[in-house]
Parts: sequence; C-alpha cells; structure tokens
Amino acid sequence: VVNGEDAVPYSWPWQVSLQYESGGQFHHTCGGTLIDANWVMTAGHCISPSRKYKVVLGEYDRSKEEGPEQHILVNSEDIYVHPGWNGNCVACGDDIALLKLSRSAELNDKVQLGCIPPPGDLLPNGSPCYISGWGRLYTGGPLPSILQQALLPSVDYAHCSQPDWWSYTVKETMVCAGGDIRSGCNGDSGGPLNCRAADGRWYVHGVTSFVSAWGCNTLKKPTVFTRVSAFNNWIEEVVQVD
Ligand SMILES: CC(C)C[C@H](NC(=O)[C@H](CCCC[NH3+])NC(=O)C(F)(F)F)C(=O)Nc1ccc(C(C)C)cc1
Repeated sequence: VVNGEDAVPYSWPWQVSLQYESGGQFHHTCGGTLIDANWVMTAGHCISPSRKYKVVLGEYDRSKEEGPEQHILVNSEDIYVHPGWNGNCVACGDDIALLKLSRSAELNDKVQLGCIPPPGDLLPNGSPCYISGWGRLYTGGPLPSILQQALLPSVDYAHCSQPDWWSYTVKETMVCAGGDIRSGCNGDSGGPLNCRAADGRWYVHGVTSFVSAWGCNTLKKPTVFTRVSAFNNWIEEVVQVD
C-alpha cells in the first residue's frame, strides 16, 4: 500500500496473508479474505500451480509471532481458480480464486469473516473504501511488517473507463478505487477492498487485482479490483453453502 498508514491491530480481522513455501521457508505473496471458516478468497493471479501455500490468519506484524496467528495449510487440490482467469490477460478479469483451508479457522475477536456484498451491488462513485495489505510501500519498495491501510474512494465504471484513465482495460466486473497518490502495490494482490455500508458493516467489495505497470500510484490509474458482487453465484457454487 502506497502512502497508507499502519492499520489498528486486528481491525481488518478477515485479512489474511497468503504465503508460499520456497527453500524451506514461507514467503508472503498476496493478501486474501476469510469469507467462511473453511474458505479464503484471493486473486487468481496469486496462484501458481506447483506451489505449496498456507494462509496466516490473525496476522499483524509479519516479523514476529504475537500470539493470535493461525497458520493453516492449503492442499493444492482444494484451490479453485475461476475458470475464466487467464494469466496472460489480467485485463480480461475473473482474477479471483477460492482456497479451502485444511482445517477450520477458529473465529474470535482477531479472526472474523468478511461480508460479501449482494449480487450486482455497485458502489456509488466516491464511496469511502479502505485497501489493506502487506504490499510494497512504493513501486519497487520494501514489504512492510505491519499491516497497512489507505482510504481509497471508489471510482465508478463511467469514470474509470475514461480514455485517460483505464479506458478499455477496465471491465464492468471490476471495481476501481483511488487514482491519486494512494494505491495498492505488489503484495496487496488478492486482499480486500473494505467498504462500509449504511448498516455499519464492512463489506469486501473488491479483490485487489492490478495497478499500472508504470508504477503503483500512477495518477488517473486507480487500483483495480475484481468486483466481488459479480461473482456471488460462482462463490456459492464452490463453497457449496447449504
Ligand atoms: C510492478 C507492478 C506495479 C506491475 C503491475 N503489477 C500488478 O498490477 C500486479 C499483478 C498484475 C497481474 C499480471 N500478471 N498487481 C498488483 O501489484 C496489485 F495491485 F494487485 F497488488 C502490472 O503488471 N500491471 C499491469 C500489467 C498489465 C496491464 C495491462 C492490462 C495493460 C495492466 C497493469
């Protein structure tokens, strides 16, 4: 997150760190959202077929074990990348995946479920949303230890698809937010765009997908998220909610 701030500890209790094993150690690669005690939602582009993954729930400072962390392995056969995702075409959308945890998360005040918006729900332009994650602090910069957040006002499709904004790159199955000096950056991928509803609850409207190749916080190139409210049916089909 570029030009953000340290989040209040455990204030985004559905935020997870998705980590893959390399050289006998696990490395943070993406964010994710706990949407069910057994399921994490992340981005399709975060998944590489050959890798071994774990999610860390109740994470805050990645540099130390503080106590509330829950480290849960994900079996490769329990990873469901959206069938429409094409790794060579991030602009085509469908950048969403679901991971079934090898054991249920233990829910508490530091580990909670994020709410999925109703199908088709669209944010009015300028809605106050927060991006959260452990992504780079600036283009090419370091990954922070402490969870970061930034207020990113949503940008509706009409504004985001303007020629000097994202033009045809953005699709209606995406949500834009930001576009000034604050943005997501590598490592925030897969994490939540948290937006507050009238009922006072926070809903996860986006899965962090991409920023400009010219640099994370490029003016008029807001951070682009997979629009969760375009995927309710697929999510329910995979999670087999009864
Ligand atoms: C150094 C970083 C900032 C480069 C930038 N990376 C990204 O946007 C990566 C993942 C992109 C998936 C493609 N494999 N996502 C992120 O950094 C995220 F913002 F989500 F955290 C990028 O490639 N952006 C990009 C690439 C291609 C396009 C075409 C659709 C024009 C648009 C954006």
